[in-house]
Amino acid sequence: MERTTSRSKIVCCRDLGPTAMALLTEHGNLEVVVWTEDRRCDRGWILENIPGATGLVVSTTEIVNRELVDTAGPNLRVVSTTSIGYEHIDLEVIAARKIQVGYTPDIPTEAVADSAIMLALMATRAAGQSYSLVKNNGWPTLSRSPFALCGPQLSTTPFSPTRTIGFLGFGRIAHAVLTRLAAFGITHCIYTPRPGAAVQTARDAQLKDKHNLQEIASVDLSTLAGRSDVLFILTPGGSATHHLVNSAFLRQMKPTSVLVNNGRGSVVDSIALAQALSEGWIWGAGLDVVEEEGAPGGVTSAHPLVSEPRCVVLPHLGSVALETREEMAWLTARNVLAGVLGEELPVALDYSAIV
Ligand SMILES: O=CC(=O)O
Repeated sequence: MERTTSRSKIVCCRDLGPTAMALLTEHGNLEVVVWTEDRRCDRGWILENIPGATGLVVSTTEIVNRELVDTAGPNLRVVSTTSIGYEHIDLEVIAARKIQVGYTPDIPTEAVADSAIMLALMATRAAGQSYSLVKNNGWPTLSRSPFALCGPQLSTTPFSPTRTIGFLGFGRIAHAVLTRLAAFGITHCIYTPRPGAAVQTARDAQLKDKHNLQEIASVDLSTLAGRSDVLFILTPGGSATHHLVNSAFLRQMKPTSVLVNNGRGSVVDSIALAQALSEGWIWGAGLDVVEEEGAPGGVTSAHPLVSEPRCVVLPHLGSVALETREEMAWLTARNVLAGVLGEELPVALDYSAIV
């Protein structure tokens, strides 16, 4: 039977939770179709439900490309992603159809910064190895050597009074990480800016003052690799950053250094990092993202980084904190609703500057 309803349809590839979903379901004049299973949304399900939709809610695991937009048809006005990143959306296709994109760029800042500090501490202090040891009844067998399970210390000490922190990507989240690191007595901050970004002398002078740093400097990639005690990767993915951290980069790092990736997995060559860890080019790594995470089958215990004792791998949980996720869900719902109603989105991606 043909559909006779004139209600706009919103397809949600994520259940945004009771509060945010109520904004859509209680509107009264919308058909809301939701993927309710607690696993990644099935591509076949999206393609089956998207025809005729006006709004689409996705997260970073749903690829929004020509196939999907064409299958949706001419009604599609807005894609609302519950994420900071938008690499999963083909912006050229979206721009050609004048579809609006809503996203949640600012909300996860603090949660991701918390997670970066957690990973830095876990990786420096061998938390992954120690936790496995206890879980596997190894505590009684632990050597009481003063150096058993010892790792480099994040905070400065009177005998080791300097620490250099590197940032690959120096945006909002990096600044929030730096704020937290001030409490560890960090003394030097180096970073590589986005290609083409102007050096921000006044901002850097302010940060230096605020965090009591001896140095803050924009540097090239080799210097970043060679000087960082802890290197935080907080840059978007895509072709501009693909495998910036490769064998050549890792070989320049210090054997006591630690790498933390809360940006995108594609920035780091996994095979090169596994080799760097197993051969001791660097001390350890804390990863919230891995380049293979989107691959069929995902990342398993056989992955060379998961099996590396000095590597802590988490399944992309940077923004997974209750308060943050609720706020992201709320904004995602407001964005899709506004788009469907033909109103200005609360937080729209200005893709005119990108495509
Ligand atoms: O990676 C997470 C996001 O883009 O929000």
